[in-house]
Amino acid sequence: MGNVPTAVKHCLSYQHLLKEHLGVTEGVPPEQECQITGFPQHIKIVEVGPRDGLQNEKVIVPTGIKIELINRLSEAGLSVIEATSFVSSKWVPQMADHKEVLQGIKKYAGVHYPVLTPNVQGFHSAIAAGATEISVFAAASESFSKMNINCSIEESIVKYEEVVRSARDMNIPVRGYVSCALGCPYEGCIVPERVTEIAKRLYSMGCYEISLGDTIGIGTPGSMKLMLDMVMKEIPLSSLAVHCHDTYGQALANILTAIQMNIQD
Ligand SMILES: CC(C)(COP(=O)([O-])OP(=O)([O-])OC[C@H]1O[C@@H](n2cnc3c(N)ncnc32)[C@H](O)[C@@H]1OP(=O)([O-])[O-])[C@@H](O)C(=O)NCCC(=O)NCCSC(=O)C[C@@](C)(O)CC(=O)[O-]
Repeated sequence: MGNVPTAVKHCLSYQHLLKEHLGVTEGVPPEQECQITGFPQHIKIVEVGPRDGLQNEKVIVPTGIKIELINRLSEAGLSVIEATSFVSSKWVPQMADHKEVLQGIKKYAGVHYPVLTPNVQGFHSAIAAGATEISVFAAASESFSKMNINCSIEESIVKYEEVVRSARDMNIPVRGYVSCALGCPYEGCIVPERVTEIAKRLYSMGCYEISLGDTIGIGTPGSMKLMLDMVMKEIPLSSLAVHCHDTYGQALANILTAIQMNIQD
């Protein structure tokens, strides 16, 4: 399990499970011991709290607090922190201070601070504010795309192609999200084929990594596995990530499933 912290290894140990949770104190013969193997050596955590965590908060968080949060996350050792989003403040008032936040944070060596951009306008504002990495966000659900960014999936792909082209000209890496990868608040079930198709479009336009989002946290280990099985046939494992919301307490189980399938982000 390589770099997996000791505490996590401990929790994953079958012996520990038997002892602590089932009250079985006698040793398990080595031949019956369940070995958990095959975990990746390294896991990258993309911390999205300052953007995804705050964007729906009704009370506007003061800019200074956001800056302090990001600085403390950097000091805690995270290597990628999604700092803010360059979206319309009419749509997401909480992110209206994107420029001040991006310019106010300490940029720690070795830490990346990507920002979300929904279109070329957002891209140019982000670059002017000093962004060195961006993310675009498409959806696998037509209704979600309309509600979130006011355009169809196809229209969003056209906009993102323009963003990625501009980014490539400036050597700015672009990460791509696929929202509703395990279900949509408006349409319910989203088939893995649809997720795969949108992921492929983002990957082939030049996104270096595709983050598959369980936007409303309705995924389960079973649906995560089905979806990943299909997407992994089309996109290299090393370019895939998952983004799991914990709405129904399933995020850790879903992330563990992804890790067992060798997803490292
Ligand atoms: C995409 C738009 C802008 C379309 O919004 P629109 O109203 O269709 O935009 P428009 O192009 O018609 O322009 C209307 C006005 O917006 C302005 N505008 C246009 N673009 C920008 C921009 N980039 N920054 C600032 N302002 C902008 C533009 O200048 C104009 O201003 P006006 O002339 O009326 O004064 C809007 O729908 C929007 O900002 N949506 C963002 C929604 C959002 O941030 N959602 C949350 C993030 S996605 C997410 O959380 C999922 C994810 C990533 O976490 C993964 C997962 O969980 O699955």
